[in-house]
Amino acid sequence: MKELQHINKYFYKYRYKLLSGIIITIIARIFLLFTPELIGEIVDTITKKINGEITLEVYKKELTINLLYLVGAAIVGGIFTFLMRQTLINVSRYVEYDLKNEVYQQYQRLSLGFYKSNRTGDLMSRISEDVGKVREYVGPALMYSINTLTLFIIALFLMFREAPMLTLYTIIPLPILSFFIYVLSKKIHKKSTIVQVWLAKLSTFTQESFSGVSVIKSYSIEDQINRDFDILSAESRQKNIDLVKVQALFFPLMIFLIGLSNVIVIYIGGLQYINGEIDSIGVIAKFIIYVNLLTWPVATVGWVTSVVQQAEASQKRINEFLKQDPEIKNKTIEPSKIDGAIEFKNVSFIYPDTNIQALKDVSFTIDKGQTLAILGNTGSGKSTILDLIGRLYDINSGQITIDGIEIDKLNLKSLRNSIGYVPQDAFLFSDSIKNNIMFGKEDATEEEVINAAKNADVHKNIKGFTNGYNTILGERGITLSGGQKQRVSIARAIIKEPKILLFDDCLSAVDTETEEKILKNLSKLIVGKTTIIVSHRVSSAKNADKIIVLDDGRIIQTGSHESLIDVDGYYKKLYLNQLTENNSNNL
Ligand SMILES: Nc1ncnc2c1ncn2[C@@H]1O[C@H](COP(=O)(O)OP(=O)(O)OP(=O)(O)O)[C@@H](O)[C@H]1O
Repeated sequence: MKELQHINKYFYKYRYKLLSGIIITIIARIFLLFTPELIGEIVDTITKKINGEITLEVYKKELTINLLYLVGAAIVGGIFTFLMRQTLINVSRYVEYDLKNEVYQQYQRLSLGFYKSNRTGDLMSRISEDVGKVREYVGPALMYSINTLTLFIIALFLMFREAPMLTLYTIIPLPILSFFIYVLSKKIHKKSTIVQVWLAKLSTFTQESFSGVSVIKSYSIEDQINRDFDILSAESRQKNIDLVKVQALFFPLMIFLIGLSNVIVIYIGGLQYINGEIDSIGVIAKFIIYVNLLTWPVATVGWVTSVVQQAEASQKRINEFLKQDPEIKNKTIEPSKIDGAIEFKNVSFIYPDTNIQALKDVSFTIDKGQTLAILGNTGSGKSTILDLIGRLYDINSGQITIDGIEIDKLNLKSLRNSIGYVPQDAFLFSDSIKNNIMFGKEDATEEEVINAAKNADVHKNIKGFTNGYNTILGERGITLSGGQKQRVSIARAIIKEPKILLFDDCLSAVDTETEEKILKNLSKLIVGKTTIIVSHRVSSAKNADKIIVLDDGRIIQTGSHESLIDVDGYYKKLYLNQLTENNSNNL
């Protein structure tokens, strides 16, 4: 229960709702317990009539009154049972909502490294299945526990008052039932976890085959995929059958033990009646109802124990994430003013998850408002430089400063707010194009959105869609071409009017003509803004104030376009290659 203590704050938050739920549950159970008493009375009335102890008149009157009481108690009990679920189960839904929000907010707080070291499926299951298991502890388990406790205390009191020995015999099978249900519930839980795992495998496989449908079709491997699916789904079916086998034992076991208790009541009760130890047959009728009323709550003791154990395990998994501190810490609450002069001093960086050294002793400066272009082979560390400026990771050695202040001393939010970042793989949300652009500036006007799109040279494309800027992107919407996506992503960054603009190879999917146009538009927009352009093309870099060339994490060349084409090296070679390529394309 140590891990579940985390939930206590929610119990406190909803204490009034919980308290009323508990009171309502107790009332509901009290009314339920009128039933055996009234049935006992009815049986006794019938016996008296058979024995000729009462007149027909009295018989009818007593029977009618008791039957009316029975209906009345059932109605009131029913209403309170409804209210019981409405309060306690509602509280569990509120707690589930709060806990989901807590976990989600924590996910948002955690750094990129956390996402690299945990699989998406795991993140999803902690926020859905694990939180769901904890909800069962808060709602149904609590409800059934109060239920059982109330029923047990009152019923046992009434039963002992009536016939103590018979009560003892009657309740003998109940702990056995509870124990078996506990063992069974644990087995069911184990098997359903396996079923869940296979279900997850099946859905991941299906999802991937839908996303990669074009690859599957173009390689014509539908049959192979069908076979793989068949194997997975057969295995999943088997796990389900294993589960059903165990589940199928649940009710027979309960029915057997209820039957056993009933036999004991009738046999021992009958003997006691013959011996005159109990006064009436009505007592036996009462006890049969009591046994039936008590069986389900007793069975739930086993079930509740297993639910609490599962909830404890789930909360442990949730707490593991909740206790994690973001690796990237904000060290100042005070907002920082950022102008955009950037300096790298002997920066080295090793990715913590792969131990790959992406940067080795990198030093450069960019003055406020200047443009820097970074070129280099693939994997040479270009994107890493941009990630470090956005403090997605902290460096291992050296120093990165912005406006002369070490980057980790700046307010993290101010730093990131002052950056407009266009990543290599433009990610767009399943939302309208307009909202995707406005993501960079929530309160942007329509005019600002259009201007940003015009500057990213994507306005004409958007206008060409039937729903224009309201066109929905993503799975159920239209699919943009690689170049269009890149340009919407550029519009999203420039609408923010940030002090620092980071373009990570974001013109790779557009033709050189469009590249030219966008660069021309950008040259006006980036005045006064510090800009870094990562590229494989000289055409994107040539107008930059400074160019650096990276190779295997080290800077191998620095200079302007003019100075670099004068010296033999990577840049000149790339320039000449691309010049020849362009000339041959123009032929
Ligand atoms: N998130 C990451 N976790 C671990 N290693 C990484 C990560 N990102 C990049 N790397 C590694 O760091 C090195 C530098 O990668 P980086 O993405 O900075 O190169 P790049 O020059 O931008 O390459 P490209 O031109 O292909 O985009 C590579 O060896 C890469 O495998």
